[in-house]
Amino acid sequence: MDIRALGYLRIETTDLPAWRTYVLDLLGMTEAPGSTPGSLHVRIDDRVHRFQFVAGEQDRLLAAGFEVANARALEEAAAELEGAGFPVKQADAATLADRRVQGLIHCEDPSGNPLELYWGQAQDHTPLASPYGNRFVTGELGLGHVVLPAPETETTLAFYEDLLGFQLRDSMRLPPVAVPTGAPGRDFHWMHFLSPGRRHHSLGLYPGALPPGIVHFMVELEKLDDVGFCLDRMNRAGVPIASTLGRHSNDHMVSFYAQAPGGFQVEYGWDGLLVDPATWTAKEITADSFWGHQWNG
Ligand SMILES: Cc1ccc(O)c(O)c1CC[C@@H]1C(=O)CC[C@]2(C)C(=O)CC[C@@H]12
Ligand SMILES: [Fe+2]
Repeated sequence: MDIRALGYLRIETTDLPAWRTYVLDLLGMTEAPGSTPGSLHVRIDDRVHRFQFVAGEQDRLLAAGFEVANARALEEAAAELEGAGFPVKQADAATLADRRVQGLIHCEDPSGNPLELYWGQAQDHTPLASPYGNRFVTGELGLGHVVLPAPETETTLAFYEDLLGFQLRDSMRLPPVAVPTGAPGRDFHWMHFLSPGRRHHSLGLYPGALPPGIVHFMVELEKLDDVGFCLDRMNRAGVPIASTLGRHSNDHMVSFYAQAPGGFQVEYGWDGLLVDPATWTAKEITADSFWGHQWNG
C-alpha cells in the first residue's frame, strides 16, 4: 500500500467558537471558504483545508485522513484492506464534496481509530492570509503528525507497518504512570513513531485509551520565531502549557504543547528532521527530549 502523508484531521467539538478562536487567533491558521455554520474548515497551506472542526455532542477525532497518489492507489488500498479483513466503506457523493476529494474510503485501525484514505484533494491557489505571517511546513510531508490512542498497540503497529506500509522510525518505553489506561501488570508500555514519507513521524501510537481519540496533533512552522510568538500568545491568553519548550530526541523538533479545546493538546514546532527512508533503521529512544519538554500535570 502506498500511503503518502497525513492529509487532514476531522475533529468533532462541543465548542466550535472556542476552536475558532484557538486556531485563528492563537495558532495563526486561516479560515477556509468551505466553512459552514456548523463546521470550521481551516487552511495552513495550498490545500483547501487541513482541518475540519465539526460542531457536535462530543469532543473526539472523527477521522485522520491519509493521502494516496491517485484512483488506482486507492483501489489497491481498498483491496488490500478488505483482503486483510479490514472492511472499507466507499464515500458517498456528499462526503467527497465535503472533503473536496475525488475518491475516499472509510476504515478503522485495530484500536478503532477512524481513518479516511483519499486521493485528489482540491488546492486553493489564493495567497494564504495568515494573521501573523506564519508559514507551515507541509507539502509532501503532510500537515504534521497526530498521536492516536492505540490500546491494541502491537496489532495496531502491525496494521500501519505491514499493511499500510508506514516505516517504524523509533519506539519509546513509557512507564505505567505515563499510561494510566495501559494494560495492567506491565513494567513499561511501548510507544511507536511511524511515517509513510520523509517527515520523521506522521503518526504516533500511544499505548493507552483516551476518550477524545487523539492525544495531540503537531504542526510545524518555518521559523523558530513563529513558535515563540505563538507561545507568547498562548501565555497571554492564559492557555495552559502542557509541556514547555524543548527539542525532541527523535525528530529533533523544537516545540511546546498547549492544551486545546476538547481535552487534548496541540504541539507547535520547528526544525523537524527529514528522514531518508532508504537508509533509516528503527531505534529505541530512551528519553523524549534532548532538553526541555517539562510536562506539567
Ligand atoms: C517522545 C516524543 C517524541 C516526538 C514527539 O512528537 C512527541 O510528541 C513525543 C511525546 C510523546 C508522548 C505523548 O505524545 C503523550 C504524553 C507523553 C507520553 C509523555 O508523558 C512523555 C512522552 C509523551
Ligand atoms: Fe508529537
